[in-house]
Amino acid sequence: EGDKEKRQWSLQDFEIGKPLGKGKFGRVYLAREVKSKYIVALKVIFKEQIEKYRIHHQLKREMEIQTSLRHPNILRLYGWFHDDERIFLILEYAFGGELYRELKKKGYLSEKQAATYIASLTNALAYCHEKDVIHRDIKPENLLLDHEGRLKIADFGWSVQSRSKRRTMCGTLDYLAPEMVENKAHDYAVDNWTLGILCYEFLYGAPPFEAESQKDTFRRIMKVDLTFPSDPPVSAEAKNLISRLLVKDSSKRLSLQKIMEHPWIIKNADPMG
Ligand SMILES: COc1ccc(C(=O)Nc2ccccc2)cc1NC(=O)CCSc1ncnc(N)c1Br
Repeated sequence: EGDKEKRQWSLQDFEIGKPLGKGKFGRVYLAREVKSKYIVALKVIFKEQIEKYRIHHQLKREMEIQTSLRHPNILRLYGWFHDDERIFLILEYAFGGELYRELKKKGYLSEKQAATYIASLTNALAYCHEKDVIHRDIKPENLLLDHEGRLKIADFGWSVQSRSKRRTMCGTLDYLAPEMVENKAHDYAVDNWTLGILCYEFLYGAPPFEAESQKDTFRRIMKVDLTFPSDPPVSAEAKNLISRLLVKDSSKRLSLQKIMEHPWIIKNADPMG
């Protein structure tokens, strides 16, 4: 395992399999390292894309961050290599695929499953924050499952080292905290807000501030217009946790430590993640 990251890799070392999906800036393929028959996910990023968006330094920084992250709920980046026009990321392959599909298939998750995912995410985020990394893009499509159904945070397309003032508005607003929607300086507490969004979505099958238009979603986020449908029935403890994360004042959101000690998590989360 150790030497695996150090050696120089090239495309010849891999047999390329089926496409796994389109991530940011590139496609991802199932691949097998020829000698060891080790299965990985190979992400192909086109250099002209990196140059065009001038995020060469960001990708470099990102790769340094990534290779230093070691946590059971964070997808591994084993290494990378490049040829003239492409950069290849050698990623851990999550055999369970995207958590999003499981959520869509089931509609919504049991309180035990939801609490287990939230506990895994909280653990992974506490680890990232220790390393001064804010993920900032935790949404269901960036969450993968391993062969045992364990959660893996994947796409770190926009993780940054410590604070950052700017974020490019891409994709849905549903997961953005008020301070991000207002494009204010923000800090780690954005992840706590996102945990509240995800907990709600795991239990009800849709994010809490969903609306017809982005403008209405924006308004609902800024108002923290949080309502709990009567169906599916959800425990008072779960609603309590969500209500203590979806708080506009980021300094008043439940800390990661307090989430781990919350009665709903203690009662429902599977300690084996
Ligand atoms: C640690 O995982 C990453 C780390 C970094 C980046 C990345 O692109 N960074 C980046 C790209 C451009 C500019 C700046 C940053 C992306 C990922 N991960 C991914 O893209 C997930 C690929 S999908 C997949 N992966 C494994 N098993 C599956 N079953 C699937 Br489906």
